[in-house]
Amino acid sequence: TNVTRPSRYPPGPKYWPIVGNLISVWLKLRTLKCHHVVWSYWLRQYGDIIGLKLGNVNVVVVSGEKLIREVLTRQVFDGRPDGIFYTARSFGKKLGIVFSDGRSWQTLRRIVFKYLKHFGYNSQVMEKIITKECQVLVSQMEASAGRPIHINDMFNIHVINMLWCLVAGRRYDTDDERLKEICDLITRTFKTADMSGGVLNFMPFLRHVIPNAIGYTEMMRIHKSLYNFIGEVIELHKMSLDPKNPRDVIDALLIEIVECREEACSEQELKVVCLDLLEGGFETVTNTLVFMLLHLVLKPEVQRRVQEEIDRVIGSGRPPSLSDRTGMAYTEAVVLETLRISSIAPVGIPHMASDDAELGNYIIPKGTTVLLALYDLHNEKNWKEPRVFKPERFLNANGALIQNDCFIPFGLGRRRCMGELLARSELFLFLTHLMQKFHILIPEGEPAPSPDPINGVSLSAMPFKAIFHPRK
Ligand code: HEM
Repeated sequence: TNVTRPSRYPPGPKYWPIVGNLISVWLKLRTLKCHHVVWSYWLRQYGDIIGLKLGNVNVVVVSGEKLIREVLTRQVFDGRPDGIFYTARSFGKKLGIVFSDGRSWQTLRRIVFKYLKHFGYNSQVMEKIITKECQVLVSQMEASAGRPIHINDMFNIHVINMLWCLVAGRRYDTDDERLKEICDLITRTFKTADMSGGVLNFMPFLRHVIPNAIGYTEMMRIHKSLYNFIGEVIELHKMSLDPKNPRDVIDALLIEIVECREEACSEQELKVVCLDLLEGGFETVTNTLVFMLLHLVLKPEVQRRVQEEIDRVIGSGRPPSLSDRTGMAYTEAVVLETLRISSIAPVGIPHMASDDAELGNYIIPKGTTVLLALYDLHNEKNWKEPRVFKPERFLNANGALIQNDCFIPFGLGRRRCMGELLARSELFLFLTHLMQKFHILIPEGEPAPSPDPINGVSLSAMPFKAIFHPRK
């Protein structure tokens, strides 16, 4: 006997006591591979909002531009879910920025953003930091020119460095073993579940019964290592802290804590903020960069057009800079098209209804997890040939960039991504630095890489290799 759906809860597949829809999700995943594809399948079947029960948690998936914008702009949906998948990484509590909510989230988000800006976020300091990493990467690629390179981890340390310079005031060498391990650990946590949190989240008692099988043991072990690393960095900061001269975001937050503003930030909270920024700023950007290279090797004519623009606007005598963006609409369009077609945050980050709320014709009960079908929005009928990589779709007849209302890769509203400007600057500068110097090719005898994603908290590309061939 399945459980009756309360009236006005959004429609969806029928659910069973205790497990809810978990078994149907699992069965569908066997053929559809990724959670966002399962949600899209049911959205086609049941309408623009689907209502699920995963374990005993209400989860709704919202699709379409209008409803997604509505969720992102109404305060009642600003919450984050309470599930153990989200709190296990932050000492069992709602701490930090990404998975916390309410007043403490608001205050902390404001403070952290203030200090990120103070230490260079979205300024020339940030541009210098990114440019340095691009140049190091280009010389590495020059050294291994002509040989096949594993693309999937080639950006790792550079991307961490760009963030860590602002947060912790330092960069690491590209062969730093400790940092390589940190990158691998973050990549692994992102593959242990999807954004809805998986079985651990919906049947939390299982962590006492089969902790290995549901990934709980691995997740806790990885977070312990990540917190060891972050803890060491914070200790080093404490030892050399000068309260009058903070050097970076960690220094500034340490001073904030000492100045008895305990309610705004505790040391545990500082650790979670560091983890939020590391995880949020690393996996998203590297996955997008890898997908960007994948589409470039599949489409040599796109490389040629980016190179033409570089030769015209920048030439070969100086490194690209962010101010070149105004004259390089096609190159910008390549970045946007990558964010669209690969949508590495396929359902955004889950929101939660902090009260009963009406949405469309339905009631979303208090405590419901709300997922946004962003991948679907970026790849459905509003786009012509959505599965074809076509940067021109972001350009008008005069070759200028155009806005598309169905394109929200960083979210919007009070929860919008805090790293959008950093991410977009990184994507533009890596693309232009690489295309200024190289043609990127599929190695002879290797198959063309598949653009199909690997499932996870954020989507990633399957492993592939490419050759960097210096331009004459
Ligand atoms: C291609 C790169 C990126 C993409 C596609 C992306 C996308 C997103 C999305 C969709 C959200 C959720 C918005 C919502 O809850 O509705 C988000 C939140 C967030 N992002 Fe990003 N992001 C990227 C890079 C970054 C970077 C580089 C940072 C580093 C500073 C960052 C930090 C954050 C934080 C802290 C939040 C949580 C904000 C909050 O909950 O208040 N992201 N991002």
